[in-house]
Amino acid sequence: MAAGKTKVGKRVARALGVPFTDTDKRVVADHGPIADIFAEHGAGHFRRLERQAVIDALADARDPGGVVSLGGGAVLDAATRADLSRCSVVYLTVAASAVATRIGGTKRPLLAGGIEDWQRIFDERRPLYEQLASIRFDTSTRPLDAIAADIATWVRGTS
Ligand SMILES: Nc1ncnc2c1ncn2[C@@H]1O[C@H](COP(=O)(O)OP(=O)(O)O)[C@@H](O)[C@H]1O
Ligand SMILES: O=C(O)C1=C[C@@H](OP(=O)(O)O)[C@@H](O)[C@H](O)C1
Ligand SMILES: [Mg+2]
Repeated sequence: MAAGKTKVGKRVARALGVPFTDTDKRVVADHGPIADIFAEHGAGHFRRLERQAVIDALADARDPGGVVSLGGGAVLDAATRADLSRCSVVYLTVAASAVATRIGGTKRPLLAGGIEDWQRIFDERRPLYEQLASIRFDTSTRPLDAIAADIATWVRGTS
């Protein structure tokens, strides 16, 4: 959460001239605000909706190619991890010191406790992120456009 997946992903897609999908935005478009889904139906229900959004987004992006930004917890789903093992996965990292300003006023239901929640959740998931990453870029200090340009250069080099 707050690593820049949504913002950077959109810019990478623009740089590459390919479609962009954010799985959270798909869930919201179909089912309403994420905070409401968590509050009314629970985390498990959100994860099921998120899984379907991932399936749809990856199918759309398969041919002729596209950029998909996932929610930070999408990797908790084993089937999603299996899907991602067949994709080019860019892992965006961010230092805790940079996160604090990014999550002020956040609507993310899992960050109600602020940076301490962020750190705990990141520590729990970190092995999954590292296992799935094809490459990693840090977003802590550089502008969004510069990070996106570096990722687009990497993508071009892989195809
Ligand atoms: N490299 C960056 N520099 C400054 N602010 C950033 C950077 N990357 C992300 N942000 C800010 O952090 C917040 C979270 O970004 P977002 O793309 O929603 O992250 P994610 O999708 O990983 O949760 C946004 O307000 C965004 O503008
Ligand atoms: O890490 C998580 O469990 C979540 C991350 C959020 O997406 P971002 O990582 O894009 O903030 C969003 O899917 C939801 O609030 C849950
Ligand atoms: Mg996002």
